[in-house]
Amino acid sequence: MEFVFGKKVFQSEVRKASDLKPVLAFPEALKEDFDAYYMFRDSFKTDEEAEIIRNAGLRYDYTVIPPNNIGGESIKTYGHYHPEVVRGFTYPEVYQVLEGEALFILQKPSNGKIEDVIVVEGKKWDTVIIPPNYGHVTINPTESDLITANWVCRNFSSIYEPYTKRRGACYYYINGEWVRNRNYDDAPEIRFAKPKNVLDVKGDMYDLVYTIEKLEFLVKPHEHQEIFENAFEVV
Ligand SMILES: O=P(O)(O)OC[C@H]1O[C@](O)(CO)[C@@H](O)[C@@H]1O
Repeated sequence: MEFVFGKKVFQSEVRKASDLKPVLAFPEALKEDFDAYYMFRDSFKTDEEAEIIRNAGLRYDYTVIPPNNIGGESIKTYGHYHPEVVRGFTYPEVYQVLEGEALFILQKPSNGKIEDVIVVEGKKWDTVIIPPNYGHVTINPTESDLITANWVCRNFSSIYEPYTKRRGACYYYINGEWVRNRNYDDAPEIRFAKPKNVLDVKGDMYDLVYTIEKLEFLVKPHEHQEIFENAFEVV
């Protein structure tokens, strides 16, 4: 898939449905492979903007998740954690829904258990913060394309192994219902939340490229804790 962004054209990385097998509720239900989602990592509209983004230590990604399901489980991203920036703080991230609707399931591990699970519903233009110490999965629960963008620090690699080990997040979204993943010994009840526009974004958050200091919390989360405290409204 191709993505024309400003003056630039980007080619996608593709995650196939078969790549998701280790984290699916019903891997045996996958009979014929298909493209699960398309990722355009490190996108920019002009070379000047690319330099601003790189100098800030950031990356802007664009992701397209067409509607689908595998055995009734809505199509989703693989799921990953981020490494620590400083002791006690992993790198955060900020998403924006550009088209469609998303469910973001965030989970916070502690001493081998999951201490907190938050499901955030994102609609067009909503910005959703993934706070430090949470892993995340994006789900497309609809019959339409889901397109998201995200800003994230460019200097780390995602950690997939805990999601692989437990076959996904601690809940699956199957036929419109949340179903506990029994590969976790126990998981807390889901806290459902709405995102708050804590960054005061108007329209497309790519435009933050011109006030990129507002994104410093992505590389120094320990200096911006107020952002994470105000990220959601639990409903
Ligand atoms: O790496 P995963 O779990 O397949 O998820 C992909 C998503 O994560 C990102 O890497 C950002 O965390 C995006 O490029 C994409 O939306």
